[in-house]
Amino acid sequence: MIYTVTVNPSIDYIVQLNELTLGEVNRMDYDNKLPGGKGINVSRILKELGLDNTAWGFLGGFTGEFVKESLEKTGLKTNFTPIKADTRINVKIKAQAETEINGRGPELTKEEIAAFTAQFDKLTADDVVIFAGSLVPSLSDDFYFDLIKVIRQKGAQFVIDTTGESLLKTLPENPLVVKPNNHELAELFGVKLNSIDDIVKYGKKLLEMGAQHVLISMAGDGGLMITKDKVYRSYAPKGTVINSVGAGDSMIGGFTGTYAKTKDPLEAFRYGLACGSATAFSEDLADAKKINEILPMIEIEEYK
Ligand SMILES: Nc1ncnc2c1ncn2[C@@H]1O[C@H](COP(=O)(O)OP(=O)(O)OP(=O)(O)O)[C@@H](O)[C@H]1O
Ligand SMILES: O=P(O)(O)OC[C@@]1(O)O[C@H](CO)[C@@H](O)[C@@H]1O
Repeated sequence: MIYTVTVNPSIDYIVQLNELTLGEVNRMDYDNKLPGGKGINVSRILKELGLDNTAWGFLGGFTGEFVKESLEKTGLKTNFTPIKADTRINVKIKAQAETEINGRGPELTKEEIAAFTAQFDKLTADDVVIFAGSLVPSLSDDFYFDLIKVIRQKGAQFVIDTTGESLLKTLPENPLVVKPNNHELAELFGVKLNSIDDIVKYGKKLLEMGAQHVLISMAGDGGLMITKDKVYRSYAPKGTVINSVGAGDSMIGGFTGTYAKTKDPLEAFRYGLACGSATAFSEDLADAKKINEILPMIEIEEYK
């Protein structure tokens, strides 16, 4: 079974207006509320691909109720730990530019945290756990890392979509895949990356440090995959970008779900790319129809 972990889910409140003027009253042309959070997005993409998975995390209050109901309506399996405090609301403003205002997240009690972590005891070697998204203030920086140790003791696999020191620390535990974007990769090593050669050079370091597969996403410029034997490059298909929020999560979902099913990294990369672009070309996350429409447009070449 694949489990996704979203410790800090959200309602994504999407607001569209022609132009945002700071310091004035702005009127929306359109708004929408969607269940959000990176792990939840991964779960929704896995579901679109017909892959069985369960979403874990913390949900509370009227906002948490909205997220739970919206997900359950789609038939997604969930097992969220209930909390007293309200799940956050993240504001996504689509005006002359895309601006995001993400909440810090609710306080968790010791009992709530203990109830959540107890679930990891039942994992087996057949499971994959995908951690994605920010921590809430009441969780220590080592929260993911401590759970990853439990996962590895059980012989299960894990994927982690995070940045900085929290990512570097997990590499010796051999994540199935890591996917920084090109800017996050530069920040990780405190360098400027001026060419694809530079990106590949630093991407390879993540592999040497323990990652089983490395994806580097580059938004409208496509993506790279670095494996032990080869480096692959794909240019993104052209299309009208409607909402790129969640493109990275979609790529993780497409890659991990397909890899878990086929053990074929190239096929997994193909699905990861298709899911990422399909989301960028959709209002909400991509659905199965959009993903299947984009798949034949994905071209991957070996990068030498
Ligand atoms: N404008 C775009 N056009 C086509 N494909 C895109 C576009 N933006 C993203 N994609 C696809 O989705 C993949 C992931 O996108 P991106 O690099 O923006 O991830 P990210 O930075 O993690 O995104 P986010 O944090 O917004 O989810 C890209 O590698 C690419 O394949
Ligand atoms: O604040 P975090 O946890 O880093 O990111 C949360 C978030 O921006 O990520 C998703 C898109 O990737 C959204 O659904 C959600 O609002």
